[in-house]
Amino acid sequence: MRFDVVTLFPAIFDGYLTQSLLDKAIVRGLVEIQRHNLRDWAEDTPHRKVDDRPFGGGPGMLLQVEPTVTCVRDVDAMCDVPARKILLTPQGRRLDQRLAEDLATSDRIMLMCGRYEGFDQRVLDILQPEEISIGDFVLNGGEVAAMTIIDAVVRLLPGVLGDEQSSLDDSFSRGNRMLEFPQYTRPREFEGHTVPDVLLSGDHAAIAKWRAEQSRVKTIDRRRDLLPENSKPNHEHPNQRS
Ligand SMILES: Nc1ccc2ncsc2c1
Repeated sequence: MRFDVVTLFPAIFDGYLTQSLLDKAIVRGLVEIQRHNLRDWAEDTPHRKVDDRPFGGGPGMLLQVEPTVTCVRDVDAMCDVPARKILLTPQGRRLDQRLAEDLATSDRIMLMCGRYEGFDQRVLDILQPEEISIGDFVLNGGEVAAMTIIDAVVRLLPGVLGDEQSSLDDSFSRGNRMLEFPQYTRPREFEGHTVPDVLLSGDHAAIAKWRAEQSRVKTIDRRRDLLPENSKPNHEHPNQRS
């Protein structure tokens, strides 16, 4: 899979791209990540300006339509495989595991990271990107969201996780919608805190039963919305591909 990230701050990704799982996946050719600085498409040199004040007034600045559309079209044309265009925005469809699994089926994804007050609306009208949000809070830009998507998707790609790290048992994988049971490792006792006896029993059936019960209790306590009887369909965002 190839990711193309359009951003004003490509350096933000430096440390992230060298973290072990992603670095190994890149070295093994399982994933490719290319960064593109939107300022390289600025008309106004030497200031490399790509933002301007909103018509009609209001706070902040908007990313202008011309450099953004030109950049996206040029980046798309850099590779024969057309990119699935995704614009990171708080107004987007909420990212969840189901959407991550769908994204992992794509051969190429372009992640458009906004800054300031976002993009001129004509960027969305012309390019028709899918819009994805990672949650209801205030961020300074889309780069953190882009890393979140890359992280959630890359680990789903065949060959990235070894068997021992299988993502199949994760709390939210493959439709599994229960919170993780408590986990313990050595030492058996620390400051008077011990490991539940059942985990030391070697009785795999009893361990599985205990873990299932712990997951159920924790999910009821913290995330009732995840329980099958409470789950609502994650309605797709109007411009979300089916
Ligand atoms: N502020 C904010 C919140 C969520 C989100 N998701 C993608 S970009 C973004 C920005």
